[in-house]
Amino acid sequence: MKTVLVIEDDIGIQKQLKWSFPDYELVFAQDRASALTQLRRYEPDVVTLDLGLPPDPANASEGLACLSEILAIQPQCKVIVITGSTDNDHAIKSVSLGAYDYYQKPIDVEVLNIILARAFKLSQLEAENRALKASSISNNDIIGNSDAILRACRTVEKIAPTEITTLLLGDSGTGKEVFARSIHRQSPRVNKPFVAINCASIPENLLESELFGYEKGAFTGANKTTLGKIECANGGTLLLDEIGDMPLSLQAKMLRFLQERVIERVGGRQEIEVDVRVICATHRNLAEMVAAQSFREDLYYRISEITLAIPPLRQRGHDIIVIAKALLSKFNNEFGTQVQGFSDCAMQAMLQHAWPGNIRELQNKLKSAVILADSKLITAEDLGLKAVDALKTTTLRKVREQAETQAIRHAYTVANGNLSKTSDLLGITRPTLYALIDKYRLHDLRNTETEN
Ligand SMILES: Nc1ncnc2c1ncn2[C@@H]1O[C@H](COP(=O)(O)OP(=O)(O)OP(=O)(O)O)[C@@H](O)[C@H]1O
Repeated sequence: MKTVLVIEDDIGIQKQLKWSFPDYELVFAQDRASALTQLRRYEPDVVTLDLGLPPDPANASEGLACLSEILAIQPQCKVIVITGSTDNDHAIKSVSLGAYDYYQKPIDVEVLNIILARAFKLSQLEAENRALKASSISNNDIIGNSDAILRACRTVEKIAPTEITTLLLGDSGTGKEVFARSIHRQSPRVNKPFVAINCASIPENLLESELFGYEKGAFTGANKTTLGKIECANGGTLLLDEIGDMPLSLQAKMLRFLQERVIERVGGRQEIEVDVRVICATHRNLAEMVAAQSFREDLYYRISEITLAIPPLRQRGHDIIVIAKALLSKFNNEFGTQVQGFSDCAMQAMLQHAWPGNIRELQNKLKSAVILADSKLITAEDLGLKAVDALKTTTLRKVREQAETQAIRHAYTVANGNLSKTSDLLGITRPTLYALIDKYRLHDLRNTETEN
């Protein structure tokens, strides 16, 4: 049954509503403090809020403050404001603060029923939309659902439509190029070229002509005018991978290109305008390099208008398994093998390995494991990893115990040692809190309880 939190200090109206809406579970609160407690406890999608709450029932100040706090705790909540006054100002103020709708007393059950149904419908649509968005994020080639990756994907969504120069930071093999492609694919430049150049893999004396191109006769062997990577990316996106390895001698020329969007080919005298979005990536600590004067400070600030840190694989939790499964099916296709999955032991070993080489290391280990596997399931040995005793894994009960203990201690600190407030913050009753304190032997909380 759908829950509606009714914040109303008039017991008569509370009763009227209780009998009028048998299809909903109604929970009540009569002032701001109890409203917030009920909100935490029931997490309702829809709330009705009488603006005239004690201690200031004749005005809307308490109701409006309550509205702001509700939306701060649960921003997606649909709050229907109920006002006693015929003055529209309060209603307008409420909507501008984020209320979903407003309604003037006296209460007409039929009308309020329609408003409630609409609020639930919208809330449901928004929830579906959020779920869809989350799945479309994991639909691209950045595989993974961990918080760290979803956060990074959301940043990509925001920066992709802009022209901002982005610096991708992350250890080797974390997927910096994959992220750069994702920015390009979600940008208006999607139908134009994406060109990547690895500044570390090209000898210093060739890098300039690779990037800027050269005119015929510019040097021995320059038999024809050749476009550089920057010009090839015209209209699209250029990834300067391992920018930290760009020689100092070339950094000044690069800075000029980034500032003025013009280039000169090697051996040429003509300025050529280019329209290129630039993304840079490195595993190096550029700030330290700036301090050591091995990277130009002005270039550093020019390329890092926004910085996106790609988390290492070991910080992506269960994504390791998700990516491993996706890669397994890819390699099965590639090698015509029919390996079905991983033994429990292999999964434990993968979760516990530190993956210094990140996804590239995972790819390499899997590739050889798919080829070497003797059975339908890949073992830890096939992956070249140390077998871990599957029984030593943390049980769900232990995880829950740790999480609950941590949440209780946190709330207790925020509540200044007051157990009533602690239970309110946690959205549980005081007896439930006492039971948890006993269960997890947190007796120090009871011994140091404060009164206020
Ligand atoms: N989230 C992901 N899911 C699946 N495969 C991925 C993911 N991220 C990266 N990869 C794969 O991992 C490999 C390494 O990724 P990528 O080359 O983008 O890393 P990188 O950080 O640019 O590495 P380097 O710093 O060494 O250039 C690529 O083959 C890429 O396809």
